[in-house]
Amino acid sequence: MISLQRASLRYGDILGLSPTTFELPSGGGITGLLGPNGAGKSSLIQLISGLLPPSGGEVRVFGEAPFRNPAVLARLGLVPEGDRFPSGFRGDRWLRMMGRLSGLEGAALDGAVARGLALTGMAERARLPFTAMSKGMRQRLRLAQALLHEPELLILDEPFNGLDPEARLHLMDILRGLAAGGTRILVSSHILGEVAQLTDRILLLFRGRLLAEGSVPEIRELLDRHPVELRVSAAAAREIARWAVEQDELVALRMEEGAAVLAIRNPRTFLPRLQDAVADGILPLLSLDPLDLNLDAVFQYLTKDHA
Ligand SMILES: Nc1ncnc2c1ncn2[C@@H]1O[C@H](COP(=O)(O)OP(=O)(O)OP(=O)(O)O)[C@@H](O)[C@H]1O
Repeated sequence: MISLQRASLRYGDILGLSPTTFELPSGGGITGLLGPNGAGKSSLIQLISGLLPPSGGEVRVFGEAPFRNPAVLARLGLVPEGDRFPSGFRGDRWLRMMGRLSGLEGAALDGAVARGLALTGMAERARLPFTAMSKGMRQRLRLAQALLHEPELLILDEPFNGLDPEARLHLMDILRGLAAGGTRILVSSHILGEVAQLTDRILLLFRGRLLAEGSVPEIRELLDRHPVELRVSAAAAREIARWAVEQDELVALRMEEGAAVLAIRNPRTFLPRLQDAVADGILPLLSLDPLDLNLDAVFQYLTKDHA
């Protein structure tokens, strides 16, 4: 369905995406595009959704070059990054206007708007003006708009940014439903946990390069090799240190005022054991703060690995 052959994107002197090659098959399913800020996710999305032509190489969507290609764009829905709406509009009227702009009218427009609102759970609330909607509701309305022409491929750029947990879960449910119904979905995020809840496949981008492509467990394994720092504060920090040095995952340890800072690998095996030790009263834990669970640090590590 999507095929890139050494496709790259430049903004003048700035390289948004280095030559990148991958294929995404047809049929329903969700693929996550994971990477920190500036990794090239939006650049890749702009190439696939035909907003920009590649600076080099080739992009094919449904077998054709997507840039300004109505035949491709008619089969593709895009929810771009951001939360911008024309002020003063009611949700349903905006949706109808967008439908008209994409060539729908009459009964086809009515049907498409009703279907889009039903799929996104917005039928009851679409009459509200944007200013009276929560961010999650606005995001679902943007999704309803992208679904008006029943696209086979749906692309969402950082759709969960700024959503509260409930709105995020709701949006995830909608996307899962669409994928199960046969839509191919490409969704970008800078948060691994978010992508992992949603997708079967991940494309990992960093600094404009496709670093890895794999299943969620494969990508997790890559990320697990990166040591994560935790600051553990306790009534008696020395007890934490004494316990920590016996754990296989410990890579480094330093003491701070009232706290031990542990660098550990494989947090998914380490953290449950730490939790048990606290629950059993072995460790007098006061707080636990991840210091560098942000993807940036992990990606720095991965790039070193791949250099
Ligand atoms: N219009 C533009 N003009 C110049 N440079 C750009 C432009 N858009 C993106 N870039 C640069 O291209 C690189 C990739 O950016 P891109 O927006 O694709 O990344 P991203 O992973 O989507 O990050 P973010 O989530 O921050 O948007 C970055 O170095 C960015 O500064």
